[in-house]
Parts: sequence; C-alpha cells; structure tokens
Amino acid sequence: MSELHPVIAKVTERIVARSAKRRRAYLDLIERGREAGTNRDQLSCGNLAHGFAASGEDKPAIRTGQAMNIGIVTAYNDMLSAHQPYGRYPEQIKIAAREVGATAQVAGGVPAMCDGVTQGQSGMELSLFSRDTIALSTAVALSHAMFEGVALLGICDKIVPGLLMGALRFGHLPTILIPAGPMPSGLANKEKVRIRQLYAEGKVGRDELLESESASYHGAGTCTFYGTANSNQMMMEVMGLHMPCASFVNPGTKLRSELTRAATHRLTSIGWDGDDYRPLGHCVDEKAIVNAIIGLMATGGSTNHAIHLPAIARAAGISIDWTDFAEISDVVPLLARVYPNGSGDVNHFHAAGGMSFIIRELLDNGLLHRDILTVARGDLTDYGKEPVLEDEALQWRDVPASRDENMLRPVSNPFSADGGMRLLAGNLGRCVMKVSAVDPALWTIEAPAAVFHTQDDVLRAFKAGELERDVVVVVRFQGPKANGMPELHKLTPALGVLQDRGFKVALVTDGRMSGASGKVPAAIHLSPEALGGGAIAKLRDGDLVRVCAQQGVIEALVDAAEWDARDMPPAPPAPYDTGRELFALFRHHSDLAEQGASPLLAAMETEL
Ligand SMILES: O=C(O)[C@H](O)[C@@H](O)[C@H](O)[C@H](O)COP(=O)(O)O
Ligand code: SF4
Repeated sequence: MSELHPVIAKVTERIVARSAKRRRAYLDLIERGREAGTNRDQLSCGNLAHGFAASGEDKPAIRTGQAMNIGIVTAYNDMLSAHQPYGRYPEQIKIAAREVGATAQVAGGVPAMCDGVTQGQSGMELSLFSRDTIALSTAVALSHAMFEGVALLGICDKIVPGLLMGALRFGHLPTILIPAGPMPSGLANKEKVRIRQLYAEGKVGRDELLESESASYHGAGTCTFYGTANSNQMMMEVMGLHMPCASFVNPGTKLRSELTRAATHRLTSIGWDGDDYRPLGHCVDEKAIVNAIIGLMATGGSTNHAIHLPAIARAAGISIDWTDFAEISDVVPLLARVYPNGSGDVNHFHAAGGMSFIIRELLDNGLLHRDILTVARGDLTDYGKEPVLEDEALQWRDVPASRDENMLRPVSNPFSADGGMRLLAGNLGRCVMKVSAVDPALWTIEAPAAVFHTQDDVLRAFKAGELERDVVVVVRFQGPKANGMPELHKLTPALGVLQDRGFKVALVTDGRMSGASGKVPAAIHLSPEALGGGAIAKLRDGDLVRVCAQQGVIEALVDAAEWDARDMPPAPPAPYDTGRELFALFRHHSDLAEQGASPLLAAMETEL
C-alpha cells in the first residue's frame, strides 16, 4: 500500500488553501441548514399538510415525522435512453424506504437534455446552461424542506453536474446518486464511425446511416461510449456518491434493482438522527474533487468535466483550475481504453473489472485519496470491489486483476504514463485537449488556419473540397457568452476523413466537443472566448497556428506587432429561436470555461 503521491498531496493542499474562506462559509451554511434551515422541523402545520396531502399509505409516517422522508429529485424523461428507466424508480424507492420504516416522495423533477438528440442542432446551444437550469430546479425541489435525505436520479452529461450544484446548496442533507446503468452493447462503435465517415463522403445514403445509428443506440440505458455521461458515473464512484461500483450494471437486471434497493436502505442509515451522519456537503470536499480529477485522467474521461467539475466544486465552496488538472494529469497513468479511446465500450470495461479494478489499483499505488467520506459504510476502500448477486443476495467481491488488458491495465503497465487530458496555453489563451484518443504522432499540429463562425460553414467548406490540406480549423464565437458553448461533435466525421486522407488536421475552438469525440486533435474551451475580445477573434485565414499537446502550447505564429495591431471582427448575431433567446440572461452572466462557465456562481459568491 503506497503513500499518497506527493503531487496529489501538493495539489490538494493548494486547493484547500485557495478555497479556505469560501469553504468555511459553505460549511457554516450547511451547519445552519442542519440546525434551523430547510428541514421539516421548521414547517407549519399548513406547510406539512400540503406536503403529505397526496402521500397515501405513507401519510401517517410522514405526519409523525419519526423517520427519514427521502426527497427524490428525478431527471426522468423518454428523450434520454439513459434516463428512460427512471420512470419506475420512484415506486421502487418508496417500497424500499418502507422496508426500513422510512418514506420517500418525489420532491421535484428536473429537465434533462439528450446531447445526442440535439448534437449539431440549435438545441445544443441550450445544452450547457441546461446544467444550471437543473441546478435551479433541484433547489426548487428541495426547498420544500420536507426531507431528511435526498436521492438524485440522473446520469447524463449536464444532469449529474446540475443535480450536484443544486443539491450541494442543501449540503446538510445526506444524499446518494442512484444510477440506472448502460444499455447492452449494440453495433460496434468503430463500425458506427465507419458508416458516418462514408456518409460524410457521400458514399452511403441516409437510410444506411440511420440503420447504423439505430443499431448503435438501440434500447434503454446509457449510451455505451465513454463520453460525459459515463465519465459522470466514474466520478460518482471515485467521489463515493454511488453505492460501490453500481454505475455500469445494466438496467432491467435483478442486480440493478437490488442496488437501487440497497442505495435507498443505505441513505436511511446516514441521516442526522443516526450515529453515522454523512451530509453531502461533507462528502464533497477537496479530496473528493481531486479524486474526480484523478479519475478523469486515469480513464480518459470527458473534456466537459474541465468545465463541470469547477462548477460543482464552487457549489461546495471549493476552487479548482486547469493547472490543477494538468499537474494531476502529469502523474496519473492512463489505465483504461474505452471507446473513443479504444474499441471496447463501458459494458466491456465493466466486464474487465471496471471501476472496482481502477479504484483499487489507484488506491494501492497512492494515486487516490482513500480517506474520504463516502455514502458507503467505510471509506473509498469499499469501492475497490464489484457488486454481484450470490444466492440472490447482494455482495461485493474483489477484482484481483484486469480480465482484459486490451482495455484495462494495472498501474505497473499503463497505456500511458500520464493522463488523458492536457492544458495548452499561449497567445491564443488557455484551453484543454483530450489526448487519450489521439495518435501521439498527431499531438503537435502546425498548419495554416481556416477560420469559421459556425460548424455548418466548416461542413460546407469540407463538402466543397476547400479543406483538402494540412489545416487548423478554427471555429469561434462558440463560447458560453456567444451562443451557450455548444459541442461541435458534428465536425468529427469530416475532420476524421481529412485525417484519414493523411492531412495534418486540428480543431481550435472556444466551444466544446463531445466527451465521445476522439481521434482528431481538438484544442477546446479556449478562454477568453471570442465574444468580448478573446485572442481567437484576431485569427485570420492563412495564419500559421501551432497546437502542441507535448509542450502544452497553443499559439498564432504571427508577427507580434501585426498581431497587436489587429482589430476584432464584429460578433455574429445573438442566437434567436429554439428558445435560445430565453437563455440570454445566462449567456450574459456566464463565467469563463475554466471557472465552470456558469451564470449562477459568481453572484452567489459575491454574497458571501
Ligand atoms: O459529451 C458527450 O458525451 C456527448 O455530448 C454525448 O452525450 C452525445 O450524445 C454525443 O453526441 C454522442 O455521440 P454521437 O453524437 O457520436 O452519437
Ligand atoms: S449519453 Fe448522451 S446521447 Fe446517450 S442518453 Fe445520455 S445524453 Fe443522450
């Protein structure tokens, strides 16, 4: 058992010191919440009567107030295949709660956007701020103050970050996230990508493409690529906010329903009336946040968490930045290759040993904080085991070795000595690049820029044959203040075709990519963004741009005097349709990507 790695210890101490004032204010807030804030003791008879009026068989128990009443915040809808199973969860949770003398009520629902449905559409420009809308909706749900525990039902991209941002403001409440699991594997991801590239080249038609996509996304459960949703699941494990290694058990199985039941029972054991009080605000501390960064690096997780994790951390009074990510990336080895970082999907990853193996390996090698307050009985050690049913009973067993070293490896033999995400900085600003899915021969690209203001313009240029060369494709005015910072994942097939034709291709943008984006080097989240004067706005067609993940550099190779003398181009018109105009308030108040790109947090912090 190794000592904690000195760099991880150093980064953690730096975060603790940087966060001290706000974290103290946060801990005071949740202390007040426990003593005199949002809980049932403060409600009048009228409040209570309204609260349990429709609670049926649970009414007597809720009325007496002698046992935990669990507030369920659910992100159920039929748009996200990952969330579709949640339709039946409230009833399951209510039954499980009654088994231990507790009760449960749906405190409220939150919206959930499927980034797969909106990818490449106007709706994608609502995606990032749907996270903050979820945070607000979670606060509305929990503000009923009828609860002594919280069950959060959410899996996908912006949903887990939004649920946590909202629930953390009620951090005096013990809280557990209950996952629903991945859909069974469908069409292999590599075949999906092959058909997409053929379609981008005009070599197959829409019917064949739809057939391929439907064979890939074919049922209930989370999509099986390692994108932002499944990176959320990984983070909840290394932060200890799920039942141990519950993430990647398929929906509709006995093991899945037993894990939901166990989560409900466990939640009733960590309330303030017992002797094992585990409030969310104490579970999500600096060490848990550092564990999440480590997990991203060790598994090649989604770049979106370079934005969401700072926002989640700030909701708990903790401040992190991309330098923290970069220093942790330098010392955390890449232990998993899950599509798009490899060929297997999360089902194969789980079968190979999954999170249980990853966590035990990292713990044994001093690469995770073990001593965090989890929702399980112990510390993070509990998460180095996988859940199984033995004689119909839920058990956790060791995973002594990877069952498939093509996708899951020990620290002694990693895929890469350092993590899957890099910080790049230079005269264009600061940005991140996911390298775990990029051929190392392509980690440095130096080529003339082709500058665009929309991804559709890029695709038009591609179809017109204007990009058949070494090129740095620049797509700007895609930042949070400009248009809500959409994912530009629709560019992946076309840029992949150019790369496969042997051209040196990179993407540079103040926007985002999907966590499922892969093989094309993409320098993303460039801050400051173009709108408001970020340097990316100065770039012109033909400028030589250097993107280098080895040295962590991104720069325009333009004469300094000329560069300084350049004007900024006029900004494109503000987005206006698909409800985007309703989010203007959020765009106007958004923070930098590195701070979480949230319109909610700065205002909250100024009131401290
Ligand atoms: O960050 C992510 O993981 C993506 O937003 C993902 O949730 C989205 O659904 C992708 O668009 C899926 O990939 P395809 O678009 O390739 O199906
Ligand atoms: S993983 Fe992405 S595409 Fe799949 S259900 Fe979740 S949001 Fe939608």
